[in-house]
Amino acid sequence: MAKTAQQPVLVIMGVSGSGKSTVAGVLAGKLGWDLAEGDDLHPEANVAKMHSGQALTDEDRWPWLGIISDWITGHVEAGVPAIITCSALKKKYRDVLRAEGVVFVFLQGSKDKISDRLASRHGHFMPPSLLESQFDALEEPTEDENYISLCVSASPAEEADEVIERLGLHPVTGDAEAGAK
Ligand SMILES: Nc1ncnc2c1ncn2[C@@H]1O[C@H](COP(=O)(O)OP(=O)(O)OP(=O)(O)O)[C@@H](O)[C@H]1O
Ligand SMILES: O=C(O)[C@H](O)[C@@H](O)[C@H](O)[C@H](O)CO
Repeated sequence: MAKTAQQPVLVIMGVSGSGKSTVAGVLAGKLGWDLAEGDDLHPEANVAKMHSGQALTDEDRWPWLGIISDWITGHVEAGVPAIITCSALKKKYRDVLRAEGVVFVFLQGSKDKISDRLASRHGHFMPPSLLESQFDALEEPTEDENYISLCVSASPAEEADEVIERLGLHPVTGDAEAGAK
C-alpha cells in the first residue's frame, strides 16, 4: 500500500494516451493543488522528434526528467502538495523523480484500449504510431516503489475519486463525489 505524506507530490504516470493529463486535471481541481503538465516541460527538440514519429531515447529524456525532478523537489521542499504528469516509463526514470512524499499513480490499460483512445484524440503532437514503443519501454512499478495503480476503465472523475480514496486525500469540495459533477 502506498504511503501518503502530509503534503504529497503525485506523479501521474503511464504510456501516452493512458489519461495522465485528463485525470491530473480533474484531481487538481478536486484537491485545489498545484498542477504541472510534464509534456509542457519537454525541450523543443523532444517534442519535434515525437511529432515526427520517432520515439525518445534515454539521452533525450534525461534533461526533461531533470526539469521534472526540480519541479518536484521545489514542491517537496516548500511543503506544497502538487500533481505532475510524466510518462516515467522506466524504473531508472522514476529513480530520478523519487523523493520524500512522492507517490506514483500508474494508469494501467491494455494496448487495445489505449490505442482506441489515441485514435480518437486530435490536435496532440504525439502520434498514435508511437504507442508500441511506449509499451516496449514501459517497466511497471514494483512493490518496492511507493505507488498505486489504476485500471483505466472508469470515467476521469471516477478515476480521480479512486486516487483520492486510496491515498486518503481531502478534496476541497469536502466530498469527492461533489467534485465529479
Ligand atoms: N477515463 C477516461 N475515459 C475515457 N476517455 C479518457 C479517459 N481519460 C482520458 N481519456 C481520453 O483519452 C485520450 C488520452 O488522454 P490524455 O491526453 O489525458 O492522455 P495522456 O496520458 O496525458 O497522453 P500523453 O502522454 O500523450 O499526453 C484523450 O482523448 C482523453 O480525452
Ligand atoms: O517518455 C516519453 O516517451 C514521452 O514523455 C512521452 O510519453 C510523451 O511526453 C507523452 O506521453 C506524449 O504526449
